[in-house]
This record gives sequence, structure tokens and C-alpha cells, in this order.
Amino acid sequence: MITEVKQYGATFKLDFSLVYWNSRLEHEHIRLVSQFQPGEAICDMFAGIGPFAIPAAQKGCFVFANDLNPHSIHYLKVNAKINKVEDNMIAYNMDAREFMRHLMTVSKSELDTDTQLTDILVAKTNEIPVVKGPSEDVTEPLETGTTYKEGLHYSATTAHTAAKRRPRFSREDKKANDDFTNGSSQRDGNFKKRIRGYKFPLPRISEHFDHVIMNLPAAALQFLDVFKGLLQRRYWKGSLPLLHCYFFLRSNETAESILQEVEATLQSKIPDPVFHRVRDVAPNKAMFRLSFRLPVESLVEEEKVKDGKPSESNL
Ligand SMILES: C[S@@+](CC[C@H](N)C(=O)[O-])C[C@H]1O[C@@H](n2cnc3c(N)ncnc32)[C@H](O)[C@@H]1O
Repeated sequence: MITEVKQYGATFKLDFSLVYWNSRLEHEHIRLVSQFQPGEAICDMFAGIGPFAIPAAQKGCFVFANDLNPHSIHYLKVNAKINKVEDNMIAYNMDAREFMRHLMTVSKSELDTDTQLTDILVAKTNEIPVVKGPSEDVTEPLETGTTYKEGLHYSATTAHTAAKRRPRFSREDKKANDDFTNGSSQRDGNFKKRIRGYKFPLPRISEHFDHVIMNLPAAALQFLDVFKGLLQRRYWKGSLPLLHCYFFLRSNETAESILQEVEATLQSKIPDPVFHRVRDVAPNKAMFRLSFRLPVESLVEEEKVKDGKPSESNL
């Protein structure tokens, strides 16, 4: 059933039977976005149809929004258009771990020569790791076993700077992204020929982003391992990103036990963690957000990174 809902001035079109939507998260969506500043670069690993991503883009942030469910990405793009924020957002249809690794894939020669233009590189893989297990807050991907949609590789100007400049991608740029992410013509040879060698200024996301949103409460904590050794010390500029990780707290768990789990995953102390109770979902279960800055120990030395992934010895 296709319907339209409004949240704090943004309009969202969606099909309830195909995508995740929970109007009880409205306050949390706006509460988190209120912490973002115009010009900041945001990575939304589990973006759904965009209830964080679209208000953030409306605020003047540049958003890299990802979801494994192709229907979510379809409506995310529809909603970006309805709310006129297409120029501030790029949509990806990948597993969240792959998405983060993909964003960090640095073309060293481009960075070393400090070029302002870059080729679009095509990321391909044949398997979709699927988050399994029942949860009232998880929309299971509908098309399991298909191939990833191809994504884009960004490595020209920083997302931070680019967002401040409010880049206006040309219609052709946007068409390239649309073709990549909507899956319609990406396998088409003419299309590949058309975009190969195509150049335009893009955010250098591998050098800096400000916030990461992880709203998959049933499993987001398990995705934190992707940040161990993800960012390269040599290329990273400015402060480390703030991670906003949602989770369910059960009666046999405490904030301390969750923090211990996070610290064990990242193998370092988390300074100044902030816990926020989002809502109660059952008598013995509440949804929380843990916000914290990625610890400096998670940075990796350049030579230990191969193809955007940390080597075994660095983990
Ligand atoms: C709880 S919903 C959150 C959606 C939106 N951010 C919100 O606040 O309403 C979680 C989303 O994660 C997506 N998802 C599930 N597993 C995923 C994975 N492995 N990688 C990326 N997205 C995934 C689902 O399709 C769903 O849209």
C-alpha cells in the first residue's frame, strides 16, 4: 500500500508492505538530526526511506545513504526528489559493512596528486550478506541472493568541503548515479561505455565524515567491527566521526555491559559515551542510542590497508 507521511516538514512516500517505517521514531529522527551542522558529511548505514537522511540533507549536510533493501532505496530516491535534496545525497544499495568499506576505498594516486576530478569506479560483488533473525524493527531484505547494485567511488574534494560549497551535480551526473543505484541499466554495455572515464568533482569521503547513523537496533552493535582499522591515519583529516548506534537493551543487560561489548569490538576504551533511551518496545526491552566518537586507536596505518580492507595483522 503506497502512502505519504509527513515528519517535521519533510514528506515521505512509501509502500508499507515493502519498506520499514515507524512513526514512533519521529522524535528521535529529528533529535539526532538537530545535532548535525550544515556542511557536515553524514553516512547513514541503514537509511531506509530516509527519515534521518532527508532532514539532514534539508539542513545542508551531505548524506551518503545506504540500505540493503532495493525498495527502500527506490523510495529514498523518490523522497529525495519530493523534498528537493537530490543534490545533497547519494544513495547506495549494499550491505552496510560493504558500504562503509566501499566509501573508504582510497585511490592513492588520486589523493597523492590531489586531483579535483575522478573517474567513477564500479564496485561489484556477487553476494549479499543478509542480516538474519526476526525483529520487529528490522525489514528483511526482499531480494536475497541477488547481486549488489553498483555503487560509486568518491575521491575528489572532501564531503565536508563539497557540502559547504553546496555542489550542484549536473543532470548527467545524477543520471549516472540513478543508473547505478536503480539497477535498470547498470549492466548495459553502452551505459558502462558512456560513464567510463566520465569525470566530475566528488566529495573525498575517505578523508573525512562527521557522523555515522546506525539504526538497525537488532544488529547494529555487531556491525561496529567494520570501524576497526577502517580509517587510514595518513589520509584522515580533522576530528574522528561520531557514531550513533541503536540497540535494544533487555532486562538482563546494562549500559555498562553494552559499553564493554563495544569496547571489546573496537579493542579500545570509548571516551564519553552518551546513552539515550529512545522508547520502550516491550516490558523488558527498550530501544537506546549510544553516541560516541570513534576512538583514535581504530585508525589504521596506511601500509596495513589493502583494497580498502584492514589486513588480518591489524585487527
Ligand atoms: C530499523 S530500519 C531503519 C530505517 C530508517 N533509518 C529509520 O530510522 O526508520 C533498518 C533498515 O536497515 C536495512 N537493513 C537490514 N539489514 C541491512 C544490511 N545488512 N545492510 C544495510 N541495510 C540493512 C533494512 O532494510 C531497513 O531499512
